[in-house]
Amino acid sequence: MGRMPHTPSAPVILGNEPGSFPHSVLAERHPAIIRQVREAFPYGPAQHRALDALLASCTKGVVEPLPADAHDRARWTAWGMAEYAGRSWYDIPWLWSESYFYRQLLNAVGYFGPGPWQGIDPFRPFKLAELDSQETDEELAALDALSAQDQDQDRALLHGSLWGNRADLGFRLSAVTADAEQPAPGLVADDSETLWSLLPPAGAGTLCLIADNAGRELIPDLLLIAHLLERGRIERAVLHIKPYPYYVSDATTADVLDALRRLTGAQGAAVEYGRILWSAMADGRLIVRAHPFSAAPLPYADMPDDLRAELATAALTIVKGDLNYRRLVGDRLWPPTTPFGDLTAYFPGPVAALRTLKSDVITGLAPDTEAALVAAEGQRWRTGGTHALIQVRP
Ligand SMILES: O=P(O)(O)OC[C@@]1(O)O[C@H](CO)[C@@H](O)[C@@H]1O
Repeated sequence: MGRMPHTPSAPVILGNEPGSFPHSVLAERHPAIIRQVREAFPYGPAQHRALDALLASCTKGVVEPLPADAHDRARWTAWGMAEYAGRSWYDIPWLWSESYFYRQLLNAVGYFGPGPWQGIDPFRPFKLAELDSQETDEELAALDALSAQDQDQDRALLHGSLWGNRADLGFRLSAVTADAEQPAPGLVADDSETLWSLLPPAGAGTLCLIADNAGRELIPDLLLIAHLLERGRIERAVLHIKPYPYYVSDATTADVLDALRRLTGAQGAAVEYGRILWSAMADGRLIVRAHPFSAAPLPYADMPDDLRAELATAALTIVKGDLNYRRLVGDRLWPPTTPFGDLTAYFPGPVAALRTLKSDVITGLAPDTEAALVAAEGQRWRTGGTHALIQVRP
């Protein structure tokens, strides 16, 4: 499926190896997510039955095609549904199974309607709890103590956005991984100098930020955007969010609005950042985009022409998070030293990945970095969420 003609290839990750991380996501995380969503709302009997059916299907059954009248049937057909329908969730690309699971979960709770549950985000209670948490208060209060030096602020806000990816709600809901609050070790790759060179002072370019999670990740993403606009390193930002709830905590337009209200309703410096963002949305310097491909079960190498053309105009595209990283380099078991630049050569413009490591995919490591990680942790560093990277292809 991946179209990377001039790059080396590696096995696509499937979910069918018992004991592997992808297998545990399908066998344990998805049932746990169904349970939590079921408990979070007073759903009616039809929704409970649909959730039961999804649980049976995703644990023991096969991928069922979307109903003939589903609004997005043609889109999913183009994305591979005919190829995977009738097959076990475990034997097809893991990226595809996971994405389709979320599509089917939304279906089960009536998200796509018609009906009174249309548009009700089944993950919203978890997202709001995170946004309202004391940790968020503390992070916003920390803005008041930021050094006035531009360089210090650049670094603090870039690292805030990076480490905001550390604990996504999928981790918390299923608790299959290490404690996300452990102290943070260093970065396994750090191309931040190249990143800043692409966002020069008095820059007139556009930053595209392909967002990941709502709540405690989206807030620092927005702060970074506000900072770059305010310092004149970019003229305009385009924030790509998901058109519908996805991977538990991925940001939608509603989550952007909740985050903005959280900022403008806070105290101290946070309010000023909120105002910058609010006015940037009003005058078109900050645009929110919900492209259907943002929730596609495919690598970015397969992006459609309109998205390719849009990203081609950006001075830099920042790709946030673990899932987006898997889609950026291809969800494959690359040798960890495979150059990041080779695997992202297809991307239409300069691209940066800001990601904490939460799945097996990894590229662009120096040989001694990989050796040190393996010596210290075996392969746990790949999925534990305690390491991070900043990788850039200019
Ligand atoms: O993209 P994010 O929020 O950083 O992480 C998403 C994630 O939790 O979901 C997948 C497993 O379901 C993994 O790729 C990763 O661990």
